[in-house]
Amino acid sequence: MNRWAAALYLAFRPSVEQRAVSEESRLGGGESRKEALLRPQTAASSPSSTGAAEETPSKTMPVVLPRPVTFVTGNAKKLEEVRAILGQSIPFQSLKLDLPELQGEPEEISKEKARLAAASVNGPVLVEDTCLCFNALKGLPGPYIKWFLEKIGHEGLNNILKAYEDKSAYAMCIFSLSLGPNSDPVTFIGKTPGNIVPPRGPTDFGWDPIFQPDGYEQTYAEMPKEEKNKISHRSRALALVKSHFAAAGYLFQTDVSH
Ligand SMILES: O=P(O)(O)OP(=O)(O)OP(=O)(O)OC[C@H]1O[C@@H](n2cnc3c(O)ncnc32)[C@H](O)[C@@H]1O
Ligand SMILES: [Mg+2]
Repeated sequence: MNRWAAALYLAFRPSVEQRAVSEESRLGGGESRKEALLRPQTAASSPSSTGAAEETPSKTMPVVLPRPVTFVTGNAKKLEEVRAILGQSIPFQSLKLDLPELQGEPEEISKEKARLAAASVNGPVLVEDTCLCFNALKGLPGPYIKWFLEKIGHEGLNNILKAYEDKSAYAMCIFSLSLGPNSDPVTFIGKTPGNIVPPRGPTDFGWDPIFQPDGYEQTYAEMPKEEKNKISHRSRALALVKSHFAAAGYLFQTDVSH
């Protein structure tokens, strides 16, 4: 007996062939059936450190997800930017949750966040971890920027670099997508190079006032939001996320039995 009604919708780009939903692609009601459907397809699932932009659309049965992806973050400003950048391109819901973060390499931190989020949500999730990397410090503070910012602020971050001539840095965003609790996360990395400068502009979002992207006279904070969102580390990573979704052609199933 089907618990789920056949309220499937194809959410993504028109170039992914819209297929009628066959009996096999419907959730059968049992947990094992559900898990089988959450298994990623070959084309959509090969974990990648640089995103999945080059993946070809799958020719096999699309992966059916039980509901739209949940973007999990404790940071309202991140959510605001993700909303502005994604628009209607990927249907997602959000959940405010400050996940514990592993120590280690940025990609592993992001993947582990996705594993924790998927277990907590019990469904498909998207998370991201943001780093600010000083080249003179071989990439530090990197994923630990949040704590550096909290403790020593914009001035302290500038002071660290007084010891070095090289003020260059890059902002990096690593999104991780997990299709469910038993699915290995796939990562998508976006970077924007720039320099660390004395703070200029509004102070409503993190280290924006001290990061001046290459080729610009303004800091991230001084730029109009739309301008930042065109060139930011976040928008570059999300471009890869969008390509991945377009290539994978995920189907979402909504439960209308409640
Ligand atoms: O719940 P999550 O998504 O982890 O949100 P968070 O605020 O803890 O974020 P991170 O762990 O990724 O830590 C990154 C730090 O960099 C800040 N940050 C993230 N993106 C930024 C951006 O685009 N511009 C300026 N600061 C940013 C953010 O406020 C944090 O202090
Ligand atoms: Mg965090």
